[in-house]
Amino acid sequence: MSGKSLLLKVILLGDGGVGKSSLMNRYVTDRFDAQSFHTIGVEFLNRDLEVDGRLVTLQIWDTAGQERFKSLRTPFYRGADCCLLTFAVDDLHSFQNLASWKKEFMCYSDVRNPERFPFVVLGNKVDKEEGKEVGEDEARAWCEENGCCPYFETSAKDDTNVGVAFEAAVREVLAAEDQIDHTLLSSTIDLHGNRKVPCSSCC
Ligand SMILES: Nc1nc2c(ncn2[C@@H]2O[C@H](COP(=O)(O)OP(=O)(O)OP(=O)(O)O)[C@@H](O)[C@H]2O)c(=O)[nH]1
Repeated sequence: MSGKSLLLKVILLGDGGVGKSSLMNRYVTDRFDAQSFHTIGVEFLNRDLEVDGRLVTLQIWDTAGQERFKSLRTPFYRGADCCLLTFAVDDLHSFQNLASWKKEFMCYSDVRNPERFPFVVLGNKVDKEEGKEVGEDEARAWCEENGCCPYFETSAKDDTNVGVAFEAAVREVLAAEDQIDHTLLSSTIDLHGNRKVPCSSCC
């Protein structure tokens, strides 16, 4: 096992209220707050873990899902090693919006190889069995069609699959490791940085 920790940046995207902050807080602090507030801009937390003998510092960036905060969140997409597209299984609209979240990420990130960039999809609030609007098969089919695998049904409330999903994200990054320079995270973020690929049509 290598003694040096690998710094990986993963970013949670998805509609407001689907549970992005709750997933991050569950994973890092093992707490769940039924009365959480909307995120404004972005927040991040770190957690150290070991995956397949590799020491990893996972830097989890939680973004504001509400449309009005778009300009505050998009500058932070750069340097992400993995994107966790999140919806709530009791909210069909949040599932239908996954494609536009993926598009927004690709538009504002600095991904060098779009075909190989790792996405993980989380269908959160699976504890709400009665109000479920998105089935597992339907979600998996979307993931297959859109090259966004693997898929996990999660519950930040019950701690279902939360650790498994973040560890899967790390594995996805490690699998694509030769494509990525993990030392890219800088201490400052250029809010006016030029995107590598001009994006006139989507954002
Ligand atoms: N039942 C249930 N409720 C959840 C779960 N995850 C989050 N919630 C609740 O859903 C609400 C919104 O959760 P947040 O984590 O703030 O959602 P968010 O995606 O970060 O929202 P924005 O910051 O607006 O983008 C809160 O009341 C949470 O307690 C879950 O797994 N199950």
